[in-house]
This record gives sequence, C-alpha cells and structure tokens, in this order.
Amino acid sequence: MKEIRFENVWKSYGKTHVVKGLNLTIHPGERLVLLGPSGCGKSTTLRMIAGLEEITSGDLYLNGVKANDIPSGKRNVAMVFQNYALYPHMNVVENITYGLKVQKVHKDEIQKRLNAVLEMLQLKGYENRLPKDLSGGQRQRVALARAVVKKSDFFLLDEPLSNLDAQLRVSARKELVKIHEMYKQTIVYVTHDQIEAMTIGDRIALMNQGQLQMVDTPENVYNRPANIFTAKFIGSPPTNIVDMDYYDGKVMIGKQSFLLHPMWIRQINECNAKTFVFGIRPEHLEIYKTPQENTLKGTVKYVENQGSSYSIYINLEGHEVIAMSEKKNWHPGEMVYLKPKMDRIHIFDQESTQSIGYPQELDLNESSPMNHKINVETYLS
Ligand SMILES: Nc1ncnc2c1ncn2[C@@H]1O[C@H](COP(=O)(O)OP(=O)(O)OP(=O)(O)O)[C@@H](O)[C@H]1O
Repeated sequence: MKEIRFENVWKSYGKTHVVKGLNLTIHPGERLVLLGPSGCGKSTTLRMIAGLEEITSGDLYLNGVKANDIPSGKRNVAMVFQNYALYPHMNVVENITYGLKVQKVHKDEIQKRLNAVLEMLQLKGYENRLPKDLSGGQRQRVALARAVVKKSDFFLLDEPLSNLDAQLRVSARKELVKIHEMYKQTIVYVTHDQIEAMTIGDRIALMNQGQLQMVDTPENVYNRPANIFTAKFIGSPPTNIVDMDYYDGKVMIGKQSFLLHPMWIRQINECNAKTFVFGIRPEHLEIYKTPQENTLKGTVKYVENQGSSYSIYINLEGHEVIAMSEKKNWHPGEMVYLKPKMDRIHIFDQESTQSIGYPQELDLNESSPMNHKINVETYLS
C-alpha cells in the first residue's frame, strides 16, 4: 500500500511545539514535497516517519499500521541526508551495498541491484573510489544509490541536493524522477527551495511554524493559494499583498479604486469575510506608461534586472508593489498605470488570512502557471 498517514501529530521539545496537530495523508507512490522556511518543522516531520524522532502525541500510520512505536530499522524506509553521510573508509561499492549485507540479502541479488544502480546513476568506473576522492555530485549520487538499492516502500530525502551547484541540481532532479519512475516508492522530499518543490512534487505540503498551510498540486499552490502565507512564499518575486476595502463592486486601495469582474463581486458577496486583503503576482500586474481604463496610478521607485525580465518596484498609495516587464525603459520617479489581470487576482479574509476562494468560472488548473485561459477583459469595453 505504501501509504503514510499523520493523524493529529504533535512534536514538542518541552514547551516548544515544533509540529502542531499535523493531519496529512501521503498517497502510495506519490512524490510529496515538504516545503517551508527554515525551522518550520519539515525535517522533524520527515524524521518522525523514519523513526528517528519520537512522536509526542497523535498517530503515524505506515501502510495502514500504527507505527509510533515501530523501531526505525523495521519501518521499511530509506533516507538520504543533506550531508550524504557516507562511510568515509568504504569505497563506492561498499557504501552502496553495506546495508544489504547487514540485511543478509543474497549476494547474487546484491550484485544485481548494484549493477542496476551503478548504471542508472552513472557511477560505473568509480566503484573503488573513497568518498574523499569523489566530487560533490558523485557523492550525492552514491548516497542516492545506497538508498535506492534497499528497495524500500518509503524513500525519504532531506534537502539532498542543497550542496550541489545549480547545474548539478537540475540533473540530479531528473535522476530522482527517473529512480521514482522505476521503483515507484512513496517519496517524501524536504526542501526550502520552491523551484525544487515545483519540479519534483506531485503535491506540495507547505509548512510554517509547525503548521500545515496548504497541501495540493504545484499548479494549485501557485494559482489558488489557500492563504496569504502561501501566496507570499510561492513565486518569485513574491505576490503583492495590499490592504483593500470593498465598496460597490470596487477594490479600493488608498484613495484609488478599480472595478471588479462580476464573478469576483459574487464571490465577495457569498463569503463570510468582513475585511479583505488584495493579492496579485508581479507577473500578473500589467504596467503601462499611459492611462488605461480601470488602472491604478503609481510611481516607479527602482528597477531590478532579473535576467529575462525586469522587476519594477512601484509606490502605490504608500504600499510597495512589484510589476514585471520585459523592457528596461522604466525610470525612478515616473508615473505608471497598473492593471491587475482580473482572472489572476487573489482576495483574502483579513482576519483569518485565508483565501475567500475562487469564482467557479475560473479554470486555471490545466494551464501552465504563466498562462491564463479565459479572457475577462472584454467586460470593461
Ligand atoms: N532537539 C531539539 N530541541 C529543541 N528544539 C529543537 C530540537 N530539534 C529541532 N528543534 C527545533 O524545532 C524546529 C523545527 O526544526 P526542523 O529541523 O524540523 O526545521 P526545518 O523546517 O527542517 O528547518 P531547516 O530547513 O532549517 O532544516 C526548529 O525551530 C528547531 O530549532
């Protein structure tokens, strides 16, 4: 079955609660990424699955069996750590096969698994090298290989790529996906890197301060963030979040306002929130040099080169917001006109910080995060 289930799990050190009431089911064979800022409890959660941390209260089920008290060695898990934790005095082959020998796996079977994994992770030719004579990328592949040969139901990885440079990370991510397609283990992958989370995860579980914020596909986490924290954490530069008032079909920001599409007016009327916060991603905030219909006026503060585009930092009624542009010709002090793409806005309940939800008409899930399918601009003309 290969399922992992947390039921109201708490982990506390004295009076410090580092995981708070976790309810989460990780489906058989999926790649779930635990994402969140430093110290939010990701590693602790992973270590509880591995049996390396005791659970303070609540229940953990592995394959439907309560596992709170099952010792680590009997949990059928393989784990890869950030620092690889290779045995320094053993060569590549010894590192990879040590665990299997301890488990008394037959030597023909060990050889078979070893050959397969050396091939898959491009370690042929390095069999007799000690870890100190390998590059960071090769060490990381040995650590992956050592975990893979165990053929465990659960494959747990704690920031396994963080010591690699950007290029090696990309190829290592591909290798990991390849391994998963071959062995179909249930993978739990800890990272604080949202790009890694987006590319590796079937689903992302975003944590903050010991609490789960949202669990969903990368597309939904990007397109329909459940709360302000998620909207700000996912995406770079982060989502613009601005206090707003709602009045007569309009979003009021300071002294300015813009008209909402009827689908959003309905959404607001049907929700229970009384006060609101407005959100728009920089890539969904159109920027113009001349006045347009239904735009907000702001002043450019400064421009940052992002390589393929520019981030324009703008003063909007005393709030700093960011818009993106492919062009460089924006200048500090210049007046600009901003138009939020109506099918890309986010509205949150100010009190709970949760999203008020998304109009039924919006169907962004099938599109890539940068595309938007429906054209709602026409209602303004
Ligand atoms: N043995 C311990 N005693 C007290 N506090 C601890 C202990 N181990 C971890 N913590 C605290 O628990 C919190 C969660 O730690 P954890 O390592 O799970 O975070 P993380 O999200 O994996 O962070 P990072 O990305 O920095 O590794 C942190 O604030 C940490 O300081």
